Amino acid sequence: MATEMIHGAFATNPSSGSLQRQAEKLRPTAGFGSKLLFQSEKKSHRGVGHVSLPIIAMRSTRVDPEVFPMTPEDVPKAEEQIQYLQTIQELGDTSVGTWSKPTVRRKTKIVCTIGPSTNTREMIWRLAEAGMNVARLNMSHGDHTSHQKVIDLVKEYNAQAKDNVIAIMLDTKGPEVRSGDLPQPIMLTSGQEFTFTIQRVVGTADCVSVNYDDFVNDVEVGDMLLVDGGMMSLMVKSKTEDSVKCEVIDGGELKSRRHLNVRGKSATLASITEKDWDDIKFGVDNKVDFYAVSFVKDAAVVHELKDYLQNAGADIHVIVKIESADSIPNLHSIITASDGAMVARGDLGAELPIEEVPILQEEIIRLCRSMGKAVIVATNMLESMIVHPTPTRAEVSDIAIAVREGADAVMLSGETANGKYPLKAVKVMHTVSLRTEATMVGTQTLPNLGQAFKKHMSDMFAYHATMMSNTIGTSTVVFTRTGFMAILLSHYRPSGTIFAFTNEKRIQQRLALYQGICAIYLEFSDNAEETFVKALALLQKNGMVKEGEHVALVQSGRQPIWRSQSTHNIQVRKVCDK
Ligand SMILES: Nc1ncnc2c1ncn2[C@@H]1O[C@H](COP(=O)(O)OP(=O)(O)OP(=O)(O)O)[C@@H](O)[C@H]1O
Ligand SMILES: CC(=O)C(=O)O
Repeated sequence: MATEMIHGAFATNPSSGSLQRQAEKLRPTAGFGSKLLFQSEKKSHRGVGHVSLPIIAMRSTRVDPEVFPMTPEDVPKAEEQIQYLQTIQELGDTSVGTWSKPTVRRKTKIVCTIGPSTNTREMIWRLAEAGMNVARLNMSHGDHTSHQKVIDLVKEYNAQAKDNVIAIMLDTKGPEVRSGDLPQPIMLTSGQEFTFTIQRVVGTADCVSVNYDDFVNDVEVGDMLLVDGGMMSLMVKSKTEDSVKCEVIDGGELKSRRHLNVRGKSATLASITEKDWDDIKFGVDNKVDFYAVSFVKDAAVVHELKDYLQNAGADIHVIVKIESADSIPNLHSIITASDGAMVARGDLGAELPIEEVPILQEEIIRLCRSMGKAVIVATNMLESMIVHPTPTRAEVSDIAIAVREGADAVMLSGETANGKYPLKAVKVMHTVSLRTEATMVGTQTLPNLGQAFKKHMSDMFAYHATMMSNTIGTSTVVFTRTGFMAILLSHYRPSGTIFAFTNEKRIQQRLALYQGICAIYLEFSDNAEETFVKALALLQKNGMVKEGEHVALVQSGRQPIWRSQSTHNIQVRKVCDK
């Protein structure tokens, strides 16, 4: 039965043209509906009938999630504070719980780094309401006690949230090389001589320590050192056993513990340091959802971490940060070994010429998408909003490009960690993503997507469910215990939302990273039909689908629920009041 439906959907797939033209093509006719759908159950409460809501009509109903009004520095006024506290109290009532506003939602997810500006209960709640999907903990800063507090707050938020739960990503410090402490910032001027030493000394006006003993061996005369991601640069002139003498090329203000990179080279340190293993264990104990592993250079380190996690019985996904020069020749094997990648443009643009960054960004996104892996674009996305309440036009374009290129998520770092306008930054990212996505109806599926999965019948069903839901302008509904089928569908980037029902809270949280997925926790009953009806009723009750609207319901994946292993299907159902 399902196969018949698939053929119909495929034959009428709209592939190009403006929204208006596409809407014209999709305008319902009785013939279209009955030709397309094999099983016309006009009377059934779960009836499959006419396609009545083309994509354009659904899109016009989209509503942005409400963002609390803010003063220029994100500090709420007194009356807003009272109103907000009341909201928090209501939210604290777990019998009510938070459902997102009735909306066909933003697809590109937002990762927010939590730091001094946002590590309170109030700010975590506000970030979540403004659109945060993933909370990132940067292990280069803070300690386990402060990170524990944030994890507990996110878990507290999740316990009362329904469809907008927040995933937790632990970002390892990795073998980063940093300058040492300075009593106060110093000015470096072009032409001046400056020394880096591996001796543990407090810095002076012309010398600072480096936290990495092999620094002297790794650099050579003529190398270009970049400080703070390239804010300052110095040329290596000579070296001794324990120090490197440089000439300042581009000067600036040097503060304590700044990043040091050597142009074109990666440090010879192991990708996972002792501190990282300690932090990874902390992540296992706290059941975080993702590790973002810094400075990965080859696939071996990913295998090592995955083996460790398997032995520890931890189901945590591994996102590799592509930021070191050495990782580039190994991109394919590194990404194959991982669950996803982050384009970590800060260090990437320091180890490699900066003009390579946009080219690599596009390539990494393409590679991840063709291999069915998650991909995050990070760093400097709204950098100016760390101190200004509005973004530059270039920053807005940068977000739009990442969305168009098909990133699963875009990331905020200092903007939310220690910036003055964390909520406004999230709001801007949300609005720009949503606006850009609205121009991307009928996005072409990458031609080679599917190569990685072609042995699975579920891949074919993900492809055809996407074609079908795009053709008739519906959301997709899927039931998943492991997240596999929801993630597979996400990689095909259907135009409508993927409502992924899962009976595993952990999976619901993990799915928060993936493009287009709205994951909802639901206890599955033994009876498939009973569960489907419950799921559709829940969507309708919460304004996520309307009465009379159709949804494409997919039953496929690696581990069958209700169906037999060999039977996969796609159905189109009409949402009806009983
Ligand atoms: N958990 C934390 N505790 C304290 N400060 C933090 C924390 N997380 C981030 N920050 C602050 O926010 C800034 C921006 O966060 P980000 O994650 O971009 O750090 P980073 O990539 O290490 O960059 P930087 O080179 O500025 O340290 C950090 O430099 C740090 O000052
Ligand atoms: C995110 C990060 O680590 C970078 O951009 O370098």
